[in-house]
Amino acid sequence: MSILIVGAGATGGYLADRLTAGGRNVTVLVRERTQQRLAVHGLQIRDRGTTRNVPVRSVTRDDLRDVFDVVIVAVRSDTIETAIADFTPAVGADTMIVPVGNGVAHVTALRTAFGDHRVVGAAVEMATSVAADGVVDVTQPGVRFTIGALDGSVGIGSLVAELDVEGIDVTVVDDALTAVWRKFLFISSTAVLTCLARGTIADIAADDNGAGLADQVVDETEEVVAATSGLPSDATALRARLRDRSWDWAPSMYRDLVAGRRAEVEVLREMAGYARLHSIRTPLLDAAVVAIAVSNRRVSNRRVSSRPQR
Ligand SMILES: NC(=O)C1=CN([C@@H]2O[C@H](COP(=O)(O)OP(=O)(O)OC[C@H]3O[C@@H](n4cnc5c(N)ncnc54)[C@H](OP(=O)(O)O)[C@@H]3O)[C@@H](O)[C@H]2O)C=CC1
Ligand SMILES: CC(C)(CO)C(=O)C(=O)O
Repeated sequence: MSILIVGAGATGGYLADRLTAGGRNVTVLVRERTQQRLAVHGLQIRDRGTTRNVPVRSVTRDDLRDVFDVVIVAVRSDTIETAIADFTPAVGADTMIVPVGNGVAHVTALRTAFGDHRVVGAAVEMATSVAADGVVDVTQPGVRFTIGALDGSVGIGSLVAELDVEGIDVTVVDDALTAVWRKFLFISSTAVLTCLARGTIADIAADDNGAGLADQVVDETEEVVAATSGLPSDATALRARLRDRSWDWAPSMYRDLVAGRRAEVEVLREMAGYARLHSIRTPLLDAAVVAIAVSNRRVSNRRVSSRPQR
């Protein structure tokens, strides 16, 4: 099967690495600047202290002609519409589209553009970031896909076989949208908590007020998710995990924030938008959105001021 990965950043780059290592037929859709970097270095993956350079086939939107069997969409939510326009030529009658992103809005955008028979519901877990030197840093090796057809006509079996390589674990579920909402609850709660308190789950759990803060954050996100998705509340396991003093972990938004990179605040803005829709008060979520947006503006201003003057 032919696989197109849209975006070769933290998630797309690592997935391309794992699938290429597993002998799959992988192409990445990238912009020109990234294509030039890939031509010189290949994908650069730093994993457990060593960096590997992985040659990978790449295309830009201008030379995308072929239809692919699988399209994995690995872009941030604020770029989903441009990405859809760019990869549309790669989508044929039987193409399976697999979204990697966080939130639910991007899944809706893909379903609207391509139909439920082409889009696979997917909750994807991994821990990778793009460092300042452009290398994909693997914080924790391995990828976990929880996938399911949104419409019975998608042939999930062949996709599962294709994703079955070392380092990728796949679970098929009947109701993939539930998994997507559960992951949205998880990422929102952990991002709000770690970005506000500026520490990992272990750091926060070790503080006398940490568990109380974690509970308040989960109260907010759980209420919004229940009101928006219609799913029953189910955050008991999450509350327990957020009390784990040995879990020295934080989500990608926190890793980006503390490293001075742009963090994907749009995922939290999406959650805050649902809160407003249902008139739910979410002071902690709102505070995290402001804190991350302020940091993002600093990152953009720094970029502008470091550009050479004409
Ligand atoms: N990082 C992680 O550990 C995890 C992240 N996620 C989610 O996955 C999604 C992607 O995140 P992540 O990979 O970290 O983000 P990154 O910013 O690291 O990577 C996104 C990449 O997409 C590229 N891109 C965007 N639009 C296009 C386009 N039209 N054509 C080609 N390339 C494009 C960007 O290229 P350019 O630089 O040229 O703009 C960038 O390299 C997010 O929603 C995130 O929340 C999910 C699980 C774990
Ligand atoms: C769900 C989680 C936390 C890990 O895959 C994630 O998506 C992220 O860190 O962005």
